[in-house]
Amino acid sequence: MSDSLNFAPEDHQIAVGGPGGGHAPGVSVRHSRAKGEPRFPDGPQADPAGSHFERRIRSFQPRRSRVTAGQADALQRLWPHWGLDIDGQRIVDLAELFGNTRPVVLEIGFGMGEATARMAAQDPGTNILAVDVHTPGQGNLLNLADRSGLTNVRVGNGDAIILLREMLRPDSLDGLRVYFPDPWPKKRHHKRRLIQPEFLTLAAARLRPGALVHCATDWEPYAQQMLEVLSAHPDFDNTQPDGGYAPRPDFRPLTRFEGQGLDKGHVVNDLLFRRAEHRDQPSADD
Ligand SMILES: C[S@@+](CC[C@H](N)C(=O)[O-])C[C@H]1O[C@@H](n2cnc3c(N)ncnc32)[C@H](O)[C@@H]1O
Repeated sequence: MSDSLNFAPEDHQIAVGGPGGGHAPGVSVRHSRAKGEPRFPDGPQADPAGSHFERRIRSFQPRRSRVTAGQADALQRLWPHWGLDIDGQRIVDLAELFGNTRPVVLEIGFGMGEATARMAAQDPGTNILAVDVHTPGQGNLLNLADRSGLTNVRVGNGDAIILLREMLRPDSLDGLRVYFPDPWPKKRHHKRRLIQPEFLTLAAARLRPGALVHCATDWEPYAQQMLEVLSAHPDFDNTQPDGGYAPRPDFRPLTRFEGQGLDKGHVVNDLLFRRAEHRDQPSADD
């Protein structure tokens, strides 16, 4: 894998050399790094896949990423304020992270972040902790948030499983959004799908009773799997009286990945479940 940054053709001006380390406007520069030099000195840490943390099957494929100059600039400039590296090493105080005690919704896999930015703008009273491993998307979302003056978005870099398991407190989330997770259509890859019973048990432990879990997919066999595992899980109740899929709620914009699925004639299904009020806690006699 190349160690140098790649820039999209439309970018002619970059500022990736750290604070004050920009280049002359109008000049296209390939930034090469010495071995071990971080890609963005003030930006997200390398290895968001979390392989430093443990070896296990992951729900995403680490990708070689092309970062535009605009995204690189946003990562350098805004990451120290709005970024969260998922290193599994500490508990995150969400009130401190957002600077207020408003409800926090976790979005796993925001892609390029357009839908996230729109939801944040539509609902300023809700904080969105948006997590992905995809560096260009992190830069893009930071840029969108900055340009729109959004104060209720924070961007997590890394595996959401590690965030949920190691870094969030019980009952700390008011909602969970998983829009168009990687469908992993091949049978031998089904084990990589995010929405599985073990994942739901972990998520349930971090969600407040009554919190909304919202999933959407354009891959019908995955939608069926989601419906099965959510319906069977004791900690979640379907909001739909018929026990089926939900109409797309007004607050969810069309996403980039969804648009691609619709172009291929795919059917989109939304699922809306609530974290059950009861807890399956061991009794004092156990
Ligand atoms: C198919 S894309 C969908 C992106 C976006 N939600 C959309 O609809 O356009 C799925 C995204 O989920 C991310 N992802 C998958 N598993 C993840 C995990 N465990 N933690 C963080 N991000 C994850 C991938 O990197 C990818 O960007």
